[in-house]
Amino acid sequence: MMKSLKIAVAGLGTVGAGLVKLLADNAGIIAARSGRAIEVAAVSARDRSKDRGVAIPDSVVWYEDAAVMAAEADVDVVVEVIGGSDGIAKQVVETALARGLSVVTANKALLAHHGTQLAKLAEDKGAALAFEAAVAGGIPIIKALKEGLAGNSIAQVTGILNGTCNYILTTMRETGRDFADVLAEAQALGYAEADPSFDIDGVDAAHKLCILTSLAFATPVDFQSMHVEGIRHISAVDIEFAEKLGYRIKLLGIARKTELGVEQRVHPCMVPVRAPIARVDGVFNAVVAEGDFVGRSIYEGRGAGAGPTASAVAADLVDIARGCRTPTFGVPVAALSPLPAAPMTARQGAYYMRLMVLDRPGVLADVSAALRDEQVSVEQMIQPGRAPGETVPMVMTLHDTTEAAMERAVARIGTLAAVVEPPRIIRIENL
Ligand SMILES: NC(=O)c1ccc[n+]([C@@H]2O[C@H](COP(=O)([O-])OP(=O)(O)OC[C@H]3O[C@@H](n4cnc5c(N)ncnc54)[C@H](O)[C@@H]3O)[C@@H](O)[C@H]2O)c1
Ligand SMILES: N[C@@H](CCO)C(=O)O
Ligand code: NA
Repeated sequence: MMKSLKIAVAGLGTVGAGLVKLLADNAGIIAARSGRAIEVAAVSARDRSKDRGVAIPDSVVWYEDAAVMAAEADVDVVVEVIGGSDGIAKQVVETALARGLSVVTANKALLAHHGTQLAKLAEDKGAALAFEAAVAGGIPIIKALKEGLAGNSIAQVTGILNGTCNYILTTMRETGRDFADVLAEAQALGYAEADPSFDIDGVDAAHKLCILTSLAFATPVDFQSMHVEGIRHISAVDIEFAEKLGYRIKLLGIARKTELGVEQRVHPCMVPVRAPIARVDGVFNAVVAEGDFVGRSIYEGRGAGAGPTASAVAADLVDIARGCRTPTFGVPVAALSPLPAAPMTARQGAYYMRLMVLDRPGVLADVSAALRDEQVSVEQMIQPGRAPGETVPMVMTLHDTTEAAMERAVARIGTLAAVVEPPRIIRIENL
């Protein structure tokens, strides 16, 4: 057998400790598949005495400073599982690549912000930069886009890319519990990011979508152009109406090529209950990719947690151990070509709108007039109950229109005296 592949692990949190456990538990099969053993030779974490539930052999060299480890450790690969788009994580990755060491990272924030520049550095140094764990955790979606679908022109990639949000939305629907209560539970289960606003405000999903866009369309990562909304405003009332109308609410990331350029958007969506993605529940992630020859293909699995993430990191390590190399974003960096960002106002599709209105004559007529003036056509309307003079919900679904027309109509509706809360809009995606 060839000499072992020596790795240094920067960060021993959920992912790092999970990786150390996986490499120990599955050492035999991994060595057989790689043609060589994968050996943890160095680690760096902040607290050496902490019990992480995994044994670190005495032969492993400990570094107080992960950057020093990246600069000095006698290894072939540095695994960066600290996190953060800048600071120490970036320093570790740059230092390792500059030495010509390959890097495996789970860090989507780093890649969304600096992916192209890091890919260039890796390419110049002949090193691999691999990140299967960074997008949809254990689902091998990076490999699917780079290798399995390599013969296709990709038209669209859509995904449930944040397990925390999917868990929250699923649990809210199943139990009727509050958003905050369910979020606390997701954090306790280890799904949430260190900063939970990254999960619930859609930023984590956007980081992941940005990477998928680059792979799907051979463009440089472009995080700044993304439209990003989270799930803070989704209420139990909307979840209930969605059910009544035959939809489920999901936080989706959508990357699509249009005549105007590339759409990259993350926001809550209503998807028909019969769509496969509507039934991906709890902490599970899913990605739907549409290629011109393959058609639609769907990938589902666990997007977070120690086991699934370690599984993805290990797959990248096996590739490196085997000597398999693919360009970081599917094509050499020089072949990544920017495409214009399609403006969000050009989005075409159907909409759900919930208003809280005073129950009095003429309100529906005023709302309808605002929609009519923007050529927005009503598909369904629900106004449950009757409470003269009191506040009641008025819910509509609207036929395909543009985001721009919808924005204008909603702005006018929001100014009506009988509309007592800002209108709530959820885009309907017919997947
Ligand atoms: N947890 C998941 O399910 C999951 C899934 C996919 C991707 N990721 C990504 O993986 C990365 C790690 O996530 P995690 O959940 O394991 O985080 P974590 O907070 O559990 O672990 C991070 C580790 O890095 C260590 N660390 C921080 N600063 C350090 C420094 N200066 N030097 C050395 N170590 C340092 C911390 O002590 C901790 O052990 C992040 O980029 C995250 O986005 C996590
Ligand atoms: N916080 C992320 C972890 C995986 O990247 C999630 O909930 O999906
Ligand atoms: Na993955």
